[in-house]
Amino acid sequence: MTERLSDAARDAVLGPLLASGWEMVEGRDAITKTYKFDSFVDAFGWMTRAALWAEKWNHHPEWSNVYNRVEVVLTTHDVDGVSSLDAKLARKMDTL
Ligand SMILES: C[C@H](O)[C@H](O)[C@H]1CNC2=NC(N)=NC(=O)C2=N1
Repeated sequence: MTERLSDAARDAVLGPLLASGWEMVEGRDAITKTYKFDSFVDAFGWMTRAALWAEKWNHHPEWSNVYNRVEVVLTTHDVDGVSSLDAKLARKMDTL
């Protein structure tokens, strides 16, 4: 069962992400990052790879793409907040 990250877990789980370009979204329990690529094809290729992981893990981003930028928001709708699944997908996105 997925749960919202506890206060105790947040430092350990979110700390490294917040140090690598992820930010908390103002006014909701979610994390966000904007990726910038060299081209639309690079951006969309990255989205395609990320989408396959999201589908594999049944955990899906809120995101939008304009040309070479992809704005990502991760939160867990089932628990109305950030869970370990968001951190897992964020870490994967950073490696793709
Ligand atoms: C029914 C389905 O398994 C759920 O709605 C899944 C799908 N993908 C999801 N993605 C995200 N980000 N949060 C969820 O709570 C979620 N739930």
